[in-house]
Amino acid sequence: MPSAHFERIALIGIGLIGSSLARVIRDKGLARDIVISTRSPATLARAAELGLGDRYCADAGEAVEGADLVIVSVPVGASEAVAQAIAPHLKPGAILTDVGSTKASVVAQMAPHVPAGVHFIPGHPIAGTEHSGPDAGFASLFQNRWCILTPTEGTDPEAIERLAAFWRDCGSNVDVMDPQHHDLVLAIVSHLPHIIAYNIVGTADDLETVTKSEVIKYSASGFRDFTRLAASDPTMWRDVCLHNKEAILEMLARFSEDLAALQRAIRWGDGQALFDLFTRTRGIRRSIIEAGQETAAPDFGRQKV
Ligand SMILES: NC(=O)C1=CN([C@@H]2O[C@H](COP(=O)(O)OP(=O)(O)OC[C@H]3O[C@@H](n4cnc5c(N)ncnc54)[C@H](O)[C@@H]3O)[C@@H](O)[C@H]2O)C=CC1
Ligand SMILES: O=C(O)C(=O)Cc1ccc(O)cc1
Repeated sequence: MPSAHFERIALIGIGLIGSSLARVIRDKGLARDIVISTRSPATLARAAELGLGDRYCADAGEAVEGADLVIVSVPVGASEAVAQAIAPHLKPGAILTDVGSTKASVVAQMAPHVPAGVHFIPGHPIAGTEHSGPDAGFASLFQNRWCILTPTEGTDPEAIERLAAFWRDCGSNVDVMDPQHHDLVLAIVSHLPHIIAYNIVGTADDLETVTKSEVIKYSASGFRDFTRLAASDPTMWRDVCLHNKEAILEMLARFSEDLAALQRAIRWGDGQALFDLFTRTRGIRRSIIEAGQETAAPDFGRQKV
């Protein structure tokens, strides 16, 4: 018996993350009843075809009625619209959470709509792939990954523990931190890498002297890793950039300064500076592997295709 069993879980949004949740909830018996709602009728129909839930509702308000746990898995820019739609229908005592990649903005968008008596505990599983949609999900996505919860002050500790137990049942380790700190940390470890990837692939695509077919033909594995990240969902990443603006700009400013120093070392032939930096960064990679956060290939839970 899992430690966190819910009578009814409502999933709002059934893309990569929502459908991975549906699969792991079913596999591990974390709920008696899974109710699914999403904005697009075609996606809802596909979720039904895949048999991801027990009930499917076009109306998000109807979907959350009677649910003990509601998990919102939509692009972060849609958080307020979803909160508005579901708020009047939430059951007193229910836990409301989300999986968005940014947290301060989600709190600002959703918290004002949450009725008293509902436990609002924002969350973020640090697990994903470049794929999206209900077909992309898989039950082991959250296995051995971290999930960060960012409850606001005064949240019932029992509700936090119940949600933490749910994520542990999904295979994750759980950390708790405040939303602002989450946004700063994720800006450097997740948001910047994606922005850099979008940028380098865009730069390669714009070159006049190197043809597109040469970029494809001769792409080394480093460039290929960037193209994987740069293939991530445009709506999701547009929203991340717009909703973690300050932290991303802060990290981009630091990144640009360090890039200028690197450029200078190359221009002036400062081999020692280059060697020292490359030695230091190799150590980071080794620490990640030692901490068991990475397998031999940099696949970040990549879906087997
Ligand atoms: N893709 C990834 O690797 C990860 C994504 N996240 C976060 O999870 C959330 C969901 O991302 P994915 O599942 O990857 O996206 P996805 O694009 O695969 O799925 C998004 C779902 O939200 C639905 N949706 C969009 N707008 C909506 C609205 N206004 N009302 C109701 N449903 C709406 C779509 O129909 C779709 O079912 C995002 O906030 C993202 O930042 C978190 C961790 C990893
Ligand atoms: O696919 C990858 O490499 C990722 O980095 C997945 C990812 C994307 C967004 C998140 O908020 C968390 C994880």
